[in-house]
Amino acid sequence: MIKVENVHKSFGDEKILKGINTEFDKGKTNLIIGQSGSGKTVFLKCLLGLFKPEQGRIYYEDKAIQDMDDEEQRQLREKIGMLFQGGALFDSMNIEENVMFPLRMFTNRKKSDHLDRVNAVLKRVKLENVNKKFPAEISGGMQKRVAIARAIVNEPRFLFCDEPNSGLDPKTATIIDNLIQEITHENNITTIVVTHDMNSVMEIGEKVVFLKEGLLVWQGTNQEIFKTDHEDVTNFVYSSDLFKKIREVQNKEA
Ligand SMILES: Nc1ncnc2c1ncn2[C@@H]1O[C@H](COP(=O)(O)OP(=O)(O)OP(=O)(O)O)[C@@H](O)[C@H]1O
Repeated sequence: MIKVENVHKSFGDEKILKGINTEFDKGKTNLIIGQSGSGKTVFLKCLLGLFKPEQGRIYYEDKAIQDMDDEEQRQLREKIGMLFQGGALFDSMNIEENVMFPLRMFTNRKKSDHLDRVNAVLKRVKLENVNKKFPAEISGGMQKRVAIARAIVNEPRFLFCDEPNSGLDPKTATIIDNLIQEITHENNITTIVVTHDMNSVMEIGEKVVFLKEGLLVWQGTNQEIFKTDHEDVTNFVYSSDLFKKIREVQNKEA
């Protein structure tokens, strides 16, 4: 669980986050959505401790990052898996080396133990016999699976995903979303996904937090988001032609 209390973040005179309060649940896929420029990435960076809020607290389980000493923050970083936008694999490393990278950084077990773990996570993301290939030699969807394998190789308690399915076709995007959700449930991870994608909201939005101009203006489940009358949320949800059509059909049937 991650609890956010009254988080404010500015750059110079520009207030970007204006007092965010929420909770991200353990064992669930928690989504942060909102229009471009609403503050999603700044919020994500505050959660990760990369930006320091001027005001407010962010609790990981029962301890706020603001109260952690350097060693406690290092220990926390070990428990966080990160899936970057675009996958961000190292082009010069093969798949096995990419996935092994966090293990080599954070643990000092034998190489054969590392390899066993790498093979286990690659199997979990349904990628076998690709160990010696390089990122450029596999498809975009496979690269995302490798990035997921790398994000979970250290058995994180918290998983952050920034636009995890950008650049993928809709079917592959759904497969990646579902994989993130399955892994979240299996390992009881607190997962936070920043996304623009309404299909992701529909598929995996167990908790959805909607930001507008640095304020959290709505939160709820993916079931609730399609029923709310909140104008900002409906403008966002029904900005896609597909969802507009779904609403028209629903209204006709009602
Ligand atoms: N390091 C920074 N210094 C100054 N201003 C910043 C910095 N990072 C972000 N901002 C500003 O904060 C605001 C929110 O940006 P942010 O990247 O969080 O939006 P976003 O909701 O993630 O948008 P997008 O969906 O386009 O990625 C923007 O006005 C941006 O210019």
